This record gives sequence, C-alpha cells and structure tokens, in this order.
Amino acid sequence: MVNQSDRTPWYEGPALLELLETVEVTHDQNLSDLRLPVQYVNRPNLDFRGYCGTLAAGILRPGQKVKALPSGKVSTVERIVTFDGDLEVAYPGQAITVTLEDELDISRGDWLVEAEAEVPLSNVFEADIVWMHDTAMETDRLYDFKLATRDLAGQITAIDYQVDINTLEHRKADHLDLNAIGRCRVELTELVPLDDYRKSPGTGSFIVIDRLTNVTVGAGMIHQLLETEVPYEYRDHDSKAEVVWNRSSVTPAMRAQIKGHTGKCIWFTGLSGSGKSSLANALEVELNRRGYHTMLLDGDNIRHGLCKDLGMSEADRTENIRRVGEIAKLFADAGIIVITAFISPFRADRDNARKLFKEGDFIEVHVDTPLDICEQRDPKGLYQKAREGKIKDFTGINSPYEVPRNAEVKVSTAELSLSELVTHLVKYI
Ligand SMILES: Nc1ncnc2c1ncn2[C@@H]1O[C@H](COP(=O)(O)OS(=O)(=O)O)[C@@H](OP(=O)(O)O)[C@H]1O
Ligand SMILES: Nc1ncnc2c1ncn2[C@@H]1O[C@H](COP(=O)(O)OP(=O)(O)O)[C@@H](O)[C@H]1O
Repeated sequence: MVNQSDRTPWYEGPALLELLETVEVTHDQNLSDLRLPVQYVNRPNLDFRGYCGTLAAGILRPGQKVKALPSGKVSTVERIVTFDGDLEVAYPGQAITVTLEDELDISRGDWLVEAEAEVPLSNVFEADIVWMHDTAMETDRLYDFKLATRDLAGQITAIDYQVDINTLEHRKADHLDLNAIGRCRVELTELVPLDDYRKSPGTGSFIVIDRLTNVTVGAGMIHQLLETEVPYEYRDHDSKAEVVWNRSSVTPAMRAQIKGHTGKCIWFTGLSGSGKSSLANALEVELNRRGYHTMLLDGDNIRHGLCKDLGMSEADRTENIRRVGEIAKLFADAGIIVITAFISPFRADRDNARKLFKEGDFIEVHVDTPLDICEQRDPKGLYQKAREGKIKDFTGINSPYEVPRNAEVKVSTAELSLSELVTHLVKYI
C-alpha cells in the first residue's frame, strides 16, 4: 500500500498510495465534445430565459454556436451566467446558466452541443449495468432510466452476459441479482441523444429506477449504441396538411405494461374463400380465451363503414389496405393484438403495412388455399357471379393476387383443420 515490497519483485510500479496521489486525472475530462444537459429552464420574467445545468463535457464561451438536441435547432450563446457573475469561459463540472440569442424551445433533459456536432439519436444501446437491489433485474420489465437530466421509460431487453467479479469471466445469465454486473441491451421508449461512457461519462451513464417504488435499482455505463429502426413519428410524412407529431406521455410500452403483453398485428392474406375470416375468428376466440386483449378487423366489415367509399379497383384496394394498416398500428400501439383478414392482394401494400411496425410485431399469415378449392367452396356465391361476368375485377379470376414471398407463416386449409391451424398459429405467436 505505502511502500514497494520486496515480496513482489515482479511489480515495478509505484506503491498504491503514491499511484493514487500522482495519477493523471485530467484526461478523464472530455474538453472537446461540448455537452450541456439542461436541468432546468429559468424564466423569472419575460426578459430572461436561461438554461441551467452542469457542463458535462467540452468548453463553452459566449459567442459560440450551439445546437439543441433532439430538435437540432441552432443558436449562439449570449451569456454564461453564474451566481458570482458572468463567465468568459466554462469548463466541465461547472454549474452554469446559459442564455441564447434566439428563443428556442428547449426543455429539461435536452442537450446543448456544438452546432456542427453529429450526435446520433438512438433508443437502443448496450451498457454495463451494476444491479443494486435485492429484487433481481428482470428483462422485458419497464423501468425508468435517468440519463443525464432526462427521465424516460425503457426496458432491459437482454443480458448478453454477466461478469464474474472474482475471475472476470463472462457467463450466461437471465437475470442479475444484487451487486451483479452484466453487459445488457437497453431499449428506451424515445429516441434521444446518447453518448458512449468512454467519450463523455456525464452523458454516457445512467441510473435505473423502479417505476412503482421510485427506488434506484441499478446504474450503468453506455458501451455502444445499436442500430435502431427509425420510429414511426420520426419518419418522413407526406401529409397534405401542415402538421407536426404530438408526442403522448403514455407510450406504447407503458400501455403494454398494464395489458401484460405488447401489441402486435397478425395479418391474414389470401384469396376470397381461402379461410381468412374463419381462421382469424377462431384465432381471436382462442387468444381471448387465454386472456389476451384482441381486436379483429375483417375486410367485409370494414368495407361497411370506414372504407365504404372504396370499390375493388387496384387504387381502391391499395387505399383500403393503407387505412387498415394505419388502424392496425393504432390498435397495436394501444397494446392490443390486432388480427386482420383482408385479401390484400398486392405485395407492395402488405409491405407498406409491415413498415409501420417494429420488426417482429407484424406477422404475415398466408392462407394458401388453391383457387380451385376456394371456387368449390364459394361460401358467398361470388366466384359463380364472377364467372358469369356479374362481378368485374374479382381476385383470382380477373384481378391479380400476388403470392407472399416471405410471410412468417403459411397455412394450408386444404390439408389441416381449423383447430389444428389455430393451435399452430397460437404456438407461433
Ligand atoms: N371483386 C372482388 N374481388 C374480391 N373480393 C370481392 C370483390 N367484390 C366483393 N368482394 C368481397 O369483398 C371482400 C374483400 O374485401 P377486402 O377488403 O378484403 O379486399 S382487398 O384486400 O381490398 O382486396 C371479399 O371477402 P372475402 O371473401 O372474405 O375475402 C368478398 O366478399
Ligand atoms: N381448414 C379450414 N380453414 C378455414 N376455412 C375452412 C377450412 N376448411 C374449410 N373451410 C371453409 O372455407 C370457407 C372459408 O371462408 P372464409 O373464412 O369466409 O374465407 P375468406 O375470409 O378468406 O373469404 C368457410 O366456409 C370455411 O368453413
């Protein structure tokens, strides 16, 4: 501890105390990447709007161009205000209030960074988490995460491995007990700016909070950001009206937490008479029996109301499926397992519906019944009418059906009974 020992001749470095007293710590501070997480917006009167926070990284001066995240809006620092007067320069660790030349809409949790900085927005990352509570960490449970000054909900979706703190070996784990450390995957419910801990400890670390007790149950360091699908609200929209996305405070994950399962879309597609409605109905009965929250959208029924203005032309079918996709997405966001039964004959339309959902939440089921069997069944007498020329654009007769290329499930109603198919589908879901 205090002196070098001749019992450790293989160790040539300084004694522990000497090392602690002389170790260079300034390189732990990141002076190049400006990070000011806003803790509080100070508006004592209409003439003053200051953004208060502790500078987590970088150096800040009046006159410097800065960008607010996640909005990306740019302005220039006017003053750096402190209790002891204005500063000409601020360094990491200093608590400051910044005023900007422009009125930007910045709130608690947002960051100020350099105007030119490319800071990725993400909601999925890998982190080293130390668990600090008697109740073990559970994957797929909703926790609150406090990252810098921002609080938001999220889940620990997987534990890549747990670290044995004696041997540093990695081992498989499905939960973390008190004091355990693990490399975990975290998925937040919002897209936010994130940093690698090694780049900026102040903005690359977080704590995990139990949402019911408000107790801090874990702490973590971000190791790397992972590829994330751009959430729905951040994608390009082609609305004809001048609209922006309004975020609701209750997120799909919060709704799912109460329902006990996440929302999904089971999308049946197939020829008329293939068995979509029968299967979708039987599946809903079984899911309902098992206590799942479901909703069935059926082609014939939706065409009585929401889509009663649409016919069977290609353009009308595309619009029909677009509307159904959007509704299915709303139901899924509400935490409901939505089952749709539409011919949905065009691949591009089905793929557009799929794009509204997270990977794994859209399950396409091709009800693969051959045309001749559908025609023999002809439950509504529509094939006969189509053959007699009384219905034009009838799918399979004089309007195309594009067979799915990569449906998650293909069912053959000619070979298996309804109940066998339902068992198969429930297992898959
Ligand atoms: N021309 C033509 N082609 C196909 N089907 C027709 C047609 N005219 C009416 N019907 C009846 O409408 C039901 C199909 O509606 P969908 O909304 O599922 O069609 S689509 O997905 O927009 O193509 C379909 O229901 P299902 O038999 O349950 O598939 C038919 O009952
Ligand atoms: N294994 C099966 N799965 C689903 N339907 C079947 C099966 N075997 C026979 N059928 C019959 O096929 C017809 C399918 O009609 P329907 O469910 O309305 O199809 P769609 O909604 O695709 O038009 C029903 O009369 C149903 O009883």
